[in-house]
Amino acid sequence: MAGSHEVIFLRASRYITTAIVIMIVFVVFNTDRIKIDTNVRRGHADEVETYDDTSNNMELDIAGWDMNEQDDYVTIQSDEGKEKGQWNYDDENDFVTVETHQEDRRTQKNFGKQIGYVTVKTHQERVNQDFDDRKEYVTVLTKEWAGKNANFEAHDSHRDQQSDTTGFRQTTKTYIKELMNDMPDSQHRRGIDEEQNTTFKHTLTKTSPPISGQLLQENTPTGTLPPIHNDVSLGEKCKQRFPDVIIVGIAKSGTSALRIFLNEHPQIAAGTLRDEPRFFTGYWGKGFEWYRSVMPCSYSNQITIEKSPGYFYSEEAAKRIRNFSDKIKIIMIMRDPVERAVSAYAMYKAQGRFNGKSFADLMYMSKSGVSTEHEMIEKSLYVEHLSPWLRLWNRNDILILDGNNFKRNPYEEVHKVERFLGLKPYFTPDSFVFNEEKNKYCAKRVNGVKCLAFSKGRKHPEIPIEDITTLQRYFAPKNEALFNVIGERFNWTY
Ligand SMILES: Nc1ncnc2c1ncn2[C@@H]1O[C@H](COP(=O)(O)OS(=O)(=O)O)[C@@H](OP(=O)(O)O)[C@H]1O
Repeated sequence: MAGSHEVIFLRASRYITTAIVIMIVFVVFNTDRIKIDTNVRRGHADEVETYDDTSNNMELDIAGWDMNEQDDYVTIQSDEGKEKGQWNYDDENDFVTVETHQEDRRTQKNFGKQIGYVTVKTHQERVNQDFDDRKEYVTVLTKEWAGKNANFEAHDSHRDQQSDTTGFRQTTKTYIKELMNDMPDSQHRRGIDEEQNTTFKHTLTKTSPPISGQLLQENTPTGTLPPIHNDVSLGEKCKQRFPDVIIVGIAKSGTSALRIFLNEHPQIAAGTLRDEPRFFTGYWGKGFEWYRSVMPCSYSNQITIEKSPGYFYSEEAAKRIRNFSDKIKIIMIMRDPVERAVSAYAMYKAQGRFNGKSFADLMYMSKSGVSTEHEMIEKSLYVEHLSPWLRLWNRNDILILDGNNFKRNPYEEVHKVERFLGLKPYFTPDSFVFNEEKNKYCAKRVNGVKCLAFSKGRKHPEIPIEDITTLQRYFAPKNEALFNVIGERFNWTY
């Protein structure tokens, strides 16, 4: 009897072991997991990062999202409002993984259709996503989508109104543009603009915009301010207002970080609905009310700031701004022109532009000497582009910041802005913390830090030293001319 029990036991344990192995194999190989490779991109529409669509397991790079809490997660919802999956934050690797069920996956396929959209919700204590750019993308590439490159275009609906809140949830509508790269840009933008307004209005009635640095309770009455230290605007409803200050450039010099950092100041509303409204250049035809509609909701004790680095290069934009209001103050941030050129080159490379052309190819173009034919060099000609601004503005109404110093010591430069605008000093050296991993300064907040996304501060490619030296020689007299004109010197060394 004992023997037959043993046989039964052995057989049973063999079956159980086999079953366990099969289950493990099933779970490992059939995990119903879609990892979504996303890039929440900042900056220009054509700033394309590389995507990996070779794997069924893709990852969401949330660099810049600052989802610091273990229990942070993002859900994806379909347009019917059904939850499609949960993006669990993996603190270790700065990745979120999207896991969904088979059924959801099928539904997600429909997201690739023009009509679809998803809503990305964060459920963080401190909402702090970087959906604040004019154009940011979440690109989803999965095997199931059979090579389709569906780009989710996200825009900030109200991140800045909700930052630093406790208990708030952020909803950012995310549009999906199938094969968006092939889509004409104008078409692409039209859809977004319409929705953007809708979302914003919705947001204003549904949520209670806080003042930076304030902690709000979830039951704060709609549209009114909670009791705050700065009681000038107590009880006031926020409004979208035209800007008082414009950061007009210089591209690749730290304009995004400057805007994001300044937005931390309680007296500043810089959380524009587009990272770069570009109204006085590309969107002039949209009219002033459009311009106002992309401005942040602000209170009467706040200064509204927008940044559009393309303005710097446009004399027409300078004139339009001047005619629009002679009260607008101008901020420029300038980086060593050689470093700016390398930064632009690094961006082009990341975008896959210029078919692998080298830095020297763009620097010399068809000439033997340095050529300004390519914008990589041309956009570093500060003193030339500065003239219309100095002609149209009183020098005292233009603040020129040192982009190199801003990178090393953001406090010093933002403090200059506080002085320039006559604001109460809010920033201290401790307002910024250097993030070794991201290799850049981030703004400290009540509950964590605010860093820019990975496309800012990307690793620069190695440029042959002789090209750098040639460019430095080329720009040296131009820098001198610039310093003479602006009446201050910057210690620019590459
Ligand atoms: N704190 C902090 N965080 C992130 N980025 C910072 C910061 N300080 C300076 N910078 C530098 O800003 C550079 C990008 O400049 P812009 O934002 O003006 O670029 S853009 O014109 O809007 O594309 C970007 O240039 P690259 O390093 O060449 O990518 C950054 O170095």
